[in-house]
Amino acid sequence: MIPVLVVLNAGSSSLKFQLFEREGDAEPRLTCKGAFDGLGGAARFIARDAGGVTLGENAWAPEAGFGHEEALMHLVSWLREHQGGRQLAAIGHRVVHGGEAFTGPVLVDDEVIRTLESLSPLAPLHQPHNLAPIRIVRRRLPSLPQVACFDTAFHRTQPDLATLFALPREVRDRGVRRYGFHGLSYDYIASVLKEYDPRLAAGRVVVAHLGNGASLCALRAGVSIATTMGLSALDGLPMGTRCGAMDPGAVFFMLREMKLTPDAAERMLYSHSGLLGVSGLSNDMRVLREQAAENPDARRAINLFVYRITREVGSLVAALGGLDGLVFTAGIGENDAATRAEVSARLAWTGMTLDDAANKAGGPLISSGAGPGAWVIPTNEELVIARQTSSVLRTARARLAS
Ligand SMILES: Nc1ncnc2c1ncn2[C@@H]1O[C@H](COP(=O)(O)OP(=O)(O)O)[C@@H](O)[C@H]1O
Ligand SMILES: CC(=O)OP(=O)(O)O
Ligand SMILES: [Mg+2]
Repeated sequence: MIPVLVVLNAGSSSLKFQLFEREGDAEPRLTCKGAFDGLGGAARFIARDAGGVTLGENAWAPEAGFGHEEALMHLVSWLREHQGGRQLAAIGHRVVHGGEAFTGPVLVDDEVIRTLESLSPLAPLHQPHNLAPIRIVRRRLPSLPQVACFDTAFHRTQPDLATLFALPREVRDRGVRRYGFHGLSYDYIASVLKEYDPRLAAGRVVVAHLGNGASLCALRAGVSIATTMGLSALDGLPMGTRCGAMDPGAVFFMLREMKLTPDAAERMLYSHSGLLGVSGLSNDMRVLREQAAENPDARRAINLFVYRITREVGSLVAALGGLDGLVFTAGIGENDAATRAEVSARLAWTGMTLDDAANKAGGPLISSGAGPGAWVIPTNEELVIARQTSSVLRTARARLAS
């Protein structure tokens, strides 16, 4: 029987999955991907093979009460039915916050779950949803190995100064420091740089992960030395619905003068700010681009996004002591040529020259000339989770055998 790994990326109303075959030490091979969405309401399921051919589809009426637990059990029985000759070896999960306890992927047990639950307040948009399927599998299929793979872990290589807030020791001792996120994405990009240009793999690179969540990472020889997100996934760039870096004094103003409760202020900063908050229209860059010519608020939201990206790139270039390449990735970075062009124009001072035709065509190399290269590289967080899950299983098995 061929062992397969299931990779899960759980959101509030969706559960994305990918299946990888794993043979020995070889790179895990994608065989199937799909998603449940509308969980808790009008839920849908779709699974496709690696070539995009539909393998299965289902829909449930809202009255069916089809939620995360039903979705997971549906997936397991669907796998048993449709993936004959394969054996479910483990589930690898994306978990955004590993805190100080976890600097690499870990085999889940009850103690691990408890520690990860204690980090939920630091990533309220993500962590509770990431943990829900872990708990369900632990209860319903206790012998199935589960591996938690963290967004924070890739940034463990940051020097002490890059992680430090200028706060008194009693706060720092509670783990209040900069961690950084999107590490599964940066890990993937770092792992493929050499295939694009060996000088990038050895050099000073800023990676711009611009999705609904957005951050930048400074890579020196493929290792994270600084990043724009901090303790939580609110810091750094403005995002789809999150505010990004701002004066902490503004939070006190909202609490005292505007009489917002802490929960209401948190909701405002996580869910009603960023592109959505500034445009008053949408968190989706596609919608903003469509409206930008007529709607000055949509234009302003895009302008702020681009301006903040270029300011933060400048900060990371200072941390790196120079720039050899800039990589765009994730939903906006991979698909929005206009954002790439606007960011590159503001970075002309680095010597980077955009190649308009290559940019419109989607790259991978979108610059010309002798300055730093600009690149578009599609990310693959799921493959990194499959690699890490595979490696944790191998280590666990070797330990058992010795
Ligand atoms: N063709 C496109 N043009 C411009 N922006 C796009 C396009 N496709 C997706 N996006 C942007 O990418 C975002 C989703 O990015 P993604 O990396 O999938 O985010 P997440 O994983 O955080 O949900 C969308 O909200 C939208 O702003
Ligand atoms: C950590 C984070 O912001 O993740 P996402 O971009 O998936 O929201
Ligand atoms: Mg994402």
